[in-house]
Amino acid sequence: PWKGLRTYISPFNIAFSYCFSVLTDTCSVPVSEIITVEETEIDEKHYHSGKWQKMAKPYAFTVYYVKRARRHRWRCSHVTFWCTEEGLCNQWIQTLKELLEKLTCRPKHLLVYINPFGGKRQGKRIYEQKVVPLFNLASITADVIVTEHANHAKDSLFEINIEKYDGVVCVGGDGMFSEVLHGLIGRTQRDCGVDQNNPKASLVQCNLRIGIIPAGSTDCVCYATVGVNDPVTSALHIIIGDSLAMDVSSVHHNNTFLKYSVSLLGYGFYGDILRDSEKKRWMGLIRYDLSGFKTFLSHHCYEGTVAFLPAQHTVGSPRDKKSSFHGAECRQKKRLGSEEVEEWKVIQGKFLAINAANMSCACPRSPKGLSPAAHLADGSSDLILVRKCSRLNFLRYLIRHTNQDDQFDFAFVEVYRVRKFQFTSKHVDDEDGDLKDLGKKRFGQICSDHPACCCSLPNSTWNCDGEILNNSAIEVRVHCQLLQLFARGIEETPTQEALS
Ligand SMILES: CCCCCCCCCCCCC/C=C/[C@@H](O)[C@H](COP(=O)(O)O)NC(=O)CCCCC
Ligand SMILES: Nc1ncnc2c1ncn2[C@@H]1O[C@H](COP(=O)(O)OP(=O)(O)O)[C@@H](O)[C@H]1O
Ligand SMILES: [Ca+2]
Repeated sequence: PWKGLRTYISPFNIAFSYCFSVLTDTCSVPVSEIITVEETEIDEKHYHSGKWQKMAKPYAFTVYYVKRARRHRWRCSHVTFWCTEEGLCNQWIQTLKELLEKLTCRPKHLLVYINPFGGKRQGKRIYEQKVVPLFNLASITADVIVTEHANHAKDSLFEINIEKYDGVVCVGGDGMFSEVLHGLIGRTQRDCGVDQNNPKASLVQCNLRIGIIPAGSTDCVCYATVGVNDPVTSALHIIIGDSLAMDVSSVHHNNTFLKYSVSLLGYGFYGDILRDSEKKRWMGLIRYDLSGFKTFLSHHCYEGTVAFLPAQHTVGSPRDKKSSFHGAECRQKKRLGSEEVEEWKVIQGKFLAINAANMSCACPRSPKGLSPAAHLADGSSDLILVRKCSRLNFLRYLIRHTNQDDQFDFAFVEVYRVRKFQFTSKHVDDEDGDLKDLGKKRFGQICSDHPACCCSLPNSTWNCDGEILNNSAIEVRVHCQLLQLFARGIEETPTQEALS
């Protein structure tokens, strides 16, 4: 009994496989990717035109669903089904709505934080114009807080009644996401009586998922977990209730909690870029290019000791050719147990960069990331040590972040998959995180052993997901799957047919 502009809907598919087929387009949409179903009013003009004239008054409903577009983008598409029997039409609407009701993973009420100053300062506009219409369509309600200062989102998560929400959404960049995750993890630990200052404490997993609407400068967490920085795609992942578990690293200094990290924890090159770029925030996105160029030219290396505990429990290695961020499963060879003998490895040297990547750290600047095979949710981090080398070699290393060549295939680059690590600079911090010798800090210190080695600054700072840490000596531990995102990892690219 069904006629459509280009469509026919088979009741058998609904009944038996929970999916419907638009047969003329040979396209199949799982119910889990239907956004909503609405009764459709047929306007008189449409009804009296063309082929519908011959039909009795038609009844119709419209199915809104997720459609895959190019480069991991998702779009909201719709198809309208028509028939002449009102009862049958209502039955279809009812049945589809009941199926959607059963999808309990979908959020109904969200808490949204918008950083109005992130990235190109478009957070509010992006949320209102691109996200709100989709949330309305999906009947998702939201309490929206536009932040008024740094740490507003984090602090409010310690006070707000979070139980009434099905998730927290942040509109901004990696710094904004970092704030929200600190609020959420911190709140969860406080409520469960866990002391974050204890580096050995077992942290409690957070119940609420976080959604990221990218509106920042790098948006690495969004890019590496969704495959693209696109607000509409992210909103659709939130609406259909996707879940992706993520490891979180805790960073301590002298038994004091400093920060959590989910993407890049970088000392040396990336720490220096961040420190310099924060002064240029007014420049917007270009600040990272300028600071990147300046930091590259300065070519500082830093002397210190890295001690790490190799991850023996994980499957795969950082040198694997295939990127492993497609799936979200926890890839552990064996469960972490107290009986496992801890064998720390110690490496001393002069480093241009020390990077710990909990995930690939893919972003538009580096589409496969700092560690393409890093796994999001296996309880490990990829520790990359870039030793002192010539500028030319360092440039060759950086260029490999932007192409398909192996960035670890250099004699001066080492990579280890680790569960924990510690770093101590040769120039130790004092209790306040300042250098003991303030004179050295202010005017720099030329390395007496090697005057030409560019060790003009004794210490760098850590870039922790885009936030500066003031202590160079840190102790890092990866907590397996501490957090959940509204995402699903990067899907295999669909065929051209599937996209058409
Ligand atoms: C010859 C050209 C070589 C260029 C190599 C570029 C390699 C870039 C890799 C970038 C990895 C970025 C990891 C993510 C960091 C973000 O957390 C952080 C904050 O993001 P946001 O809050 O959204 O601003 N971004 C950075 O630290 C910027 C690094 C920029 C490096 C040029
Ligand atoms: N209203 C606000 N005013 C000033 N800073 C803010 C505000 N809201 C959030 N922040 C801070 O801005 C920093 C950068 O935010 P982010 O959204 O990551 O933008 P970007 O990607 O451009 O760095 C974060 O450290 C966050 O704590
Ligand atoms: Ca990991």
